Amino acid sequence: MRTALVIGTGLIGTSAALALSGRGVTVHLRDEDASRARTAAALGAGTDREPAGPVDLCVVAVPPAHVARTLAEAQAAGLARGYLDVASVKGGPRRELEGAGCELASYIGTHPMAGSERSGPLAGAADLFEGRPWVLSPTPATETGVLNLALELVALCGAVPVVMDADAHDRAVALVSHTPQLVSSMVAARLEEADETAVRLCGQGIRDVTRIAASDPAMWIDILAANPGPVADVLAELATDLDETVRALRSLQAADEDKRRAGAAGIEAVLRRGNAGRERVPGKHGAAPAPYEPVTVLISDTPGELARIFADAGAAGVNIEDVRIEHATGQQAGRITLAVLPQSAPVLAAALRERGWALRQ
Ligand SMILES: NC(=O)c1ccc[n+]([C@@H]2O[C@H](COP(=O)([O-])OP(=O)(O)OC[C@H]3O[C@@H](n4cnc5c(N)ncnc54)[C@H](O)[C@@H]3O)[C@@H](O)[C@H]2O)c1
Ligand SMILES: O=C(O)C(=O)C[C@]1(C(=O)O)C=C[C@@H](O)C=C1
Repeated sequence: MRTALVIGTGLIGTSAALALSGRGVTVHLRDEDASRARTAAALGAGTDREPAGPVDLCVVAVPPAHVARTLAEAQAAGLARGYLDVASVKGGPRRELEGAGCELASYIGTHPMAGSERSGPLAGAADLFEGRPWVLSPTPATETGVLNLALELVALCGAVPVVMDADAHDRAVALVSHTPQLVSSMVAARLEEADETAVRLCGQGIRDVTRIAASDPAMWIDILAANPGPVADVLAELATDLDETVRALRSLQAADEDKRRAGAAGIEAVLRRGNAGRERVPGKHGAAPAPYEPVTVLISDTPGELARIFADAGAAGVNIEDVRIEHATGQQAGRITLAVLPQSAPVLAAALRERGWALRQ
């Protein structure tokens, strides 16, 4: 692939454009809000000038409800050899495209399983998709050349291609993405009217559970409107678990000891099922979850501190597999937890201690 046109230069479009530009592809950027395309260009994602002729691949990265119309217009203008979208739902946009009489041979539906609660070009990052699954849903009509262009895009973004039927994809993401978004929003919504003294106690647990509650509602209304049935099915199962958990908690309040014992067993069952489900969440690059070990360090909230600790880990020859930062309430300090391979943990701890870092349990 030598040339690409990205339509919709928000989080996903800009991230893909940054990855493609970084690997030598000439990328043209277009957005209905021209200032967003200019911002993406200023970030090094490509040029906001229109291409002189048809490009190799047109990437449509607009909200799901705009995908079919944007694709139909792009195809009618003959902008590219191949077209794909990156929307979080696949069945609905495909049916809309068919309904709009779009030409399906040059089209493939795709969905990168990476993102953020932030939107817009400034949230974009060239490495957003690295090691992440990227679903490809070709139709029987999709030309091999177009499938190959999509595979090339996925490879250039460092992602892992997963070929999947559009409706199977929508059922899967109802479970692993769309329901978690709603549950996160519902937990965060409990805080809206909560007493300030309670909110001040927010620790890492609620931060982990509610990060995606900061997502753009307009985008998520689009996504959920295109996948309501499968999401409602998963939520109904969750509602059963919720009912049982409420009953178990009420039993724990009972005077009768047998009832309390049954309540405790009910709570334990849901927690253990949670442990088992969590163990199935794949680790980095889709591998089995890795048993990383945490090295926790006190860090001051001042410029250059993160760069310094990463450089010290690098100098010790230790690869950081994951990072988490907890900010201390009302202090210019926090705790950074570096997840490393078990054999690297003592090496890293010793190296950081030697360089004056304050390690914590
Ligand atoms: N946010 C995520 O985590 C995530 C992850 C994977 C896939 N997606 C999918 O990627 C797509 C883009 O999402 P995003 O998070 O980058 O959103 P975003 O809000 O950051 O960016 C969307 C951009 O599209 C532009 N746009 C809207 N309608 C347009 C039109 N008709 N023509 C041209 N530009 C138009 C907007 O101005 C905006 O700049 C969506 O379909 C979404 O479902 C999102
Ligand atoms: O990491 C996040 O912020 C996301 O929620 C990203 C996430 C997801 O659910 O994994 C959200 C929606 C997308 O369609 C794909 C990815």
